[in-house]
Amino acid sequence: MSGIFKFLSGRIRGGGYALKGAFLLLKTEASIQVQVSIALIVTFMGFYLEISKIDWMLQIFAIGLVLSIEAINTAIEAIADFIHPDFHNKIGFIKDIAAGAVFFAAIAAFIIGLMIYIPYFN
Ligand SMILES: Nc1ncnc2c1ncn2[C@@H]1O[C@H](COP(=O)(O)OP(=O)(O)OP(=O)(O)O)[C@@H](O)[C@H]1O
Repeated sequence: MSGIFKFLSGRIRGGGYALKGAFLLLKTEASIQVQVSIALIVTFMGFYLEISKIDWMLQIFAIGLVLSIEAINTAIEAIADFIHPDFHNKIGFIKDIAAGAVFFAAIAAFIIGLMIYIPYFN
């Protein structure tokens, strides 16, 4: 019984740290703030234009994908700055490829957005 209690309290504590991380990202990261603003705009558009269930699923997935990868990119940048605060080509390379991951997710989300909303404006 105490094993289950320990397991559950550990998971709840882990969830608390994750929530704290999400708030920290929102409070400190300009790129996350911009992406959340875009997410709110498309969510409003989704309700206004009454998009289908499949479109909602794709839109929510795209939003989650971009925010998650941006968060991981932010963590990679923070680790890079922590382990090597000075200029170094390898740090530049690491940051560039982490930013490249955000680019792939953002392009995919943009295309999903076009495919959902272009039909409503034709
Ligand atoms: N220490 C460094 N050594 C070499 N190049 C770096 C270094 N720091 C940053 N760069 C270069 O500058 C780019 C931007 O880095 P930076 O850490 O400012 O990220 P950013 O995209 O501006 O992120 P954010 O706006 O979220 O802080 C990197 O992709 C990299 O090319």
